[in-house]
Amino acid sequence: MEEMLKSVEGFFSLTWEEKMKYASDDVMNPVRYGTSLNTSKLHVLHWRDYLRHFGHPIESSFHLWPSNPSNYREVAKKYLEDVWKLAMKISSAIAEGLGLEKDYIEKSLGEGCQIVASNYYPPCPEPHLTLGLSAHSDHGGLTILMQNDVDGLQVRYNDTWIPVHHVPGTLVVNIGDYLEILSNGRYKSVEHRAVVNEEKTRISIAVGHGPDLNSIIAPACALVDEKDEPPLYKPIVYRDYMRCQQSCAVRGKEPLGIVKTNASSTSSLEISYPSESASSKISSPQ
Ligand SMILES: O=C(O)CCC(=O)C(=O)O
Ligand SMILES: [Fe+2]
Repeated sequence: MEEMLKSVEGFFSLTWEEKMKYASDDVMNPVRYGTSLNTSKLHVLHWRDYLRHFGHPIESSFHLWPSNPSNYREVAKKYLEDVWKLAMKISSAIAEGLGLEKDYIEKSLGEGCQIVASNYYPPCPEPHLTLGLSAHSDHGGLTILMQNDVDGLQVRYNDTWIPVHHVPGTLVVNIGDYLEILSNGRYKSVEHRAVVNEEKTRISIAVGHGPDLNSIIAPACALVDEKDEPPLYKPIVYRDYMRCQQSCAVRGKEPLGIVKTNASSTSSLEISYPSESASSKISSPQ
């Protein structure tokens, strides 16, 4: 964990030019550096830099990961492999708790899609005027979050933001939208945000775990009963959901509204998204 944090810190300490080699406006790019700290763009900005890239399956993007710091690829590979295993362990306990086969969630992921988002929040002279990252839920199943020893994560409980104080040596596990959909609402994705402070740089490394991008995500058949437990979410291609969620200016849990059925509360949000995934396959093992 320490090595991963150090290596990520090393990446953010690189020159602007070096980091900008990984910049991209395409939210689906396999590696993507972004900054709100030195940019001319006129949209809502966060007080953070970030580096996002795909993890598992590692072979498909490993060669595109940052080559600087020189140990980044090896350290990140080991960390992401370990985190994937941990996510599968927790998923199997969740599956059992839902009354499904232990390996139901793991199987539902197919080859799976792991995404790491490393966030760098420098000290902010006026922290009450901005946010490090505004309210959202994650699109995947489980997000496993590591952070340095600076607080900043908050989760929403009813209408209150509750700080999640960092406990050294621990990871935070958040539920994302994919698990809310798969469990037909028995699990709720957690709405969260990050605040910044005046004194210390905060680093967080969030690793999300979802299904293949071309999978169709939907409630597990065993958890749906047309009469008593109607499906609360419509099927959608995971890639389309992710793209829509990532591009959505409206934050919070609004993106989930696009897949809610009439059986669940409706949302005012309307987003049109292109379906690019003609050859999709159902992600739920039947
Ligand atoms: O910095 C944090 O604690 C939260 C990061 C996060 O929510 C994300 O990257 O999705
Ligand atoms: Fe998040």
